[in-house]
Amino acid sequence: MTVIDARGLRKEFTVRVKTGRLRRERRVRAAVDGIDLRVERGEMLGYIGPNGAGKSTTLKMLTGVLMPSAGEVRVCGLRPVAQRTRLALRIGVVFGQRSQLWWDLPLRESFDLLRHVYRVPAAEHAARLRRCRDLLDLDGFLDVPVRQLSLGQRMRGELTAALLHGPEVLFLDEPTIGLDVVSRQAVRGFLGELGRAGDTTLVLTTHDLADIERLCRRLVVVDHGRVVHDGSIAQLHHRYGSRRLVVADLDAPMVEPPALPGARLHQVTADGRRLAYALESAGVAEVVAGLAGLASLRDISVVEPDIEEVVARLYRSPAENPAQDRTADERAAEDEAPAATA
Ligand SMILES: Nc1ncnc2c1ncn2[C@@H]1O[C@H](COP(=O)(O)OP(=O)(O)OP(=O)(O)O)[C@@H](O)[C@H]1O
Repeated sequence: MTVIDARGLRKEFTVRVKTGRLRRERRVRAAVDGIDLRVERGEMLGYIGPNGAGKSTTLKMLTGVLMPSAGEVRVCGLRPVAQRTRLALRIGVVFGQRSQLWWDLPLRESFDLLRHVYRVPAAEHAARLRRCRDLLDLDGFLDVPVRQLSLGQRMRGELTAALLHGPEVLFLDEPTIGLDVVSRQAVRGFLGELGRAGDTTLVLTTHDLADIERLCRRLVVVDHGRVVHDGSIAQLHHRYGSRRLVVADLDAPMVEPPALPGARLHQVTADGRRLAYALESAGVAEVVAGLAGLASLRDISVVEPDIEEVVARLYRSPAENPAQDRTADERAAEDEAPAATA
C-alpha cells in the first residue's frame, strides 16, 4: 500500500538577490524542484542531501506545514495542507530542532496530555508507553520536567511523544543530531525495532550516514531540490564502482602481487606484506583461495565500501546533477543575501 505519493512536488521561495553594490532584486528560487516520491507501507527511507538541498522543505510539504507551489501530494491518502488535522492523527513528526513536549511539565504529564489531544484509548496509550519505556529506557527521567532533560533524554521523549497515537508514518528530521554515543545507539536501536515490526513507515533525514546504513534499505538523495539517486545503498555503490575489498596480510613479502580472476589489485603496501583486492565478479572465498594457493596468509579481512566516500562523490558530481547548472555568481549572490519571504 502506498503511504506517500508525491508527483512533481515543487516549492518556490522568493529571495532577494544582490545585483549591484546597492541594488537587490527579488527572484524566485525553487527549494524543491519537481520531486517524485512513492513510499510503500513499512518502508524505511533515508532522505539525504547536502545542506540546503531541500530535505526539510520536502518534509514540511509532506506533513502539511508548507503548501507546495506545484505538484500533487498524498500522505496516507490525504492532502497534507488541506487535511492537516486528519493527517496529524495518522503521522508522527520528530524535528530535531522543535519540541512537541511541554517545557515545564514532567515527561509523564506531557505524554498524558498528548493522550487527550489525540484522543487515544487509555489501554492503547498505556501499551505503547510501556513499550517505549522499555526500549528507550525512559524510567529514570519520566518525572523530570522537560526543560531539565539532557538532549538525549529529550529526544527519547520526543520519539515517544510522536508514537503514542500509533502513527502510520513517522517523519524524522535529524533525530540523532548532537546525541552522545549511548543515546544515539538507543534511538537507532529503537527505530530499527520499529521498522522491523513493519507497520510503521519511517522517513528519515540525517547527515549521519551511519543512521542510514543501519536503518534504511532505500536511500533517496536530493541535491538542489531534485532527486539524484533513488535506490538501495548497494545500488549507489554499484553506480560509483565502489567495491568490497579483501585485505590480506602475508607472512613473507610478495614482490609481484598476482592477478586474480574477478578481482582488481587495489593496493600493495611498500613492504609488500599487505595486499588489497577489490571484488569485481569474484567472491571473497575465491579471492582468498586464490591467494592462499600462492602465499602464506597471516590474516584476512573484508572491508565494506565506505558510504561517506560514495555519497561525497555524489554530492560533488555536477555531471550527474543537472540542477547544479545555476551559475556560481548567482549562487554567491544568493549566499550574500539570504533575506527571504515564503
Ligand atoms: N522560508 C524560506 N524562505 C526562503 N528560502 C528558504 C526558506 N526555507 C528554506 N529556504 C531555502 O530553500 C533551500 C532548501 O532548504 P531546506 O531547509 O529544505 O534544506 P535542507 O536540505 O533541509 O538543508 P539542511 O541540511 O541544511 O537542513 C535552501 O536554499 C534554503 O535557504
